[in-house]
Amino acid sequence: MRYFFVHWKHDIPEEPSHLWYEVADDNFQNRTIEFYADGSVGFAIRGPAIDGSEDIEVGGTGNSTEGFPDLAEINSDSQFEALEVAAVDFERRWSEALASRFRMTHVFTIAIDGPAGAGKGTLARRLADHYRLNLLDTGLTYRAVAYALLQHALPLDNVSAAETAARQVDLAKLDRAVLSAHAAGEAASKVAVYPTVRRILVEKQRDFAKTPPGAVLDGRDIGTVVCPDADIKLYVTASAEVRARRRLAEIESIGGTANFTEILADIMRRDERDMGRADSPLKPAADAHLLDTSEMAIEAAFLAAMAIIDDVLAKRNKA
Ligand SMILES: Nc1ncnc2c1ncn2[C@@H]1O[C@H](COP(=O)(O)OP(=O)(O)OP(=O)(O)O)[C@@H](O)[C@H]1O
Ligand SMILES: Nc1ccn([C@H]2C[C@H](O)[C@@H](COP(=O)(O)O)O2)c(=O)n1
Repeated sequence: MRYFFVHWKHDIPEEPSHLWYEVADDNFQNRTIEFYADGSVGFAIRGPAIDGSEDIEVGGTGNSTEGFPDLAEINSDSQFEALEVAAVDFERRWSEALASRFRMTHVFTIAIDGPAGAGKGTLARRLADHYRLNLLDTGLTYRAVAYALLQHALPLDNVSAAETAARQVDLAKLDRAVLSAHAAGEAASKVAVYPTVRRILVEKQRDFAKTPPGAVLDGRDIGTVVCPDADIKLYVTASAEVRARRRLAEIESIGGTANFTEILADIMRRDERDMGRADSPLKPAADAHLLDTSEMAIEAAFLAAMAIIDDVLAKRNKA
């Protein structure tokens, strides 16, 4: 495959201005993306790229039935500026186009679940930015409840105080810097076992997810309880040792010191509590895509998630 970008310089609103092409070895267009000045987008896939044998043409875009011209030939016309680009640049644009079309008609939800330190938050931030969606780290809501109890020196098993704190959680005011303390995470995992506390927080999380254009939510029960109808469900995991090593690196990167064995023990204890509780335990939804990042760098995990999401979006846009 080869990839090309063409800038068509004109003032015609009905025509696209930025065009991206994936050209197969037979020199015919395999995929085409067309971006318009008003922000709209169309795309085409030569069949049977996804499933079925017909071409997919969305938003008035089609693949040309003629071979792709030479760059020199395109550039000989001064209203065009064409260049060969890397596959990764095309894929990013492709992904953006699919999501943009989907968001025009649906509130788009990406649910990310997984154990502590698996990289859910890191991935959620990248995906929300890429697909232009709102972002909610639901762990912060449980942390906010735990933090309120700790601040008032209340025991973590005071369920009615935890319910009151849960009602007071304001999603717009979650302070990551304060709530990311290790003690808040450990305590959050304890208050998260109470069904009444969960119901109050889940209601707020669902309202957040429903707000257009949609959201990426990460937590423990997003795909199973909070958003069971999410468009995409990812279960992000990594071995406990890898997660502990990442946590240690994170602490050391800001000048702190910690003990690997203690971090590992913490992580395993948290896994046991989050996976073993009776209400909404951490587990992959039946229709979740598993992403084990133990051997994946952050960028690789993002690209793998993007490939999963784009495959689903291409099929949904087609339907
Ligand atoms: N694929 C990866 N490769 C290497 N490091 C990673 C990867 N993903 C995340 N990290 C790092 O691991 C640490 C934990 O990541 P992150 O906070 O995203 O995990 P999390 O699953 O959201 O954790 P928690 O549930 O406790 O909030 C961070 O320092 C992050 O930079
Ligand atoms: N959807 C969620 C999110 C979080 N929790 C609980 C369990 C976690 O151990 C704790 C802290 O989460 P983190 O910030 O580490 O992601 O909160 C939950 O039960 N459900």
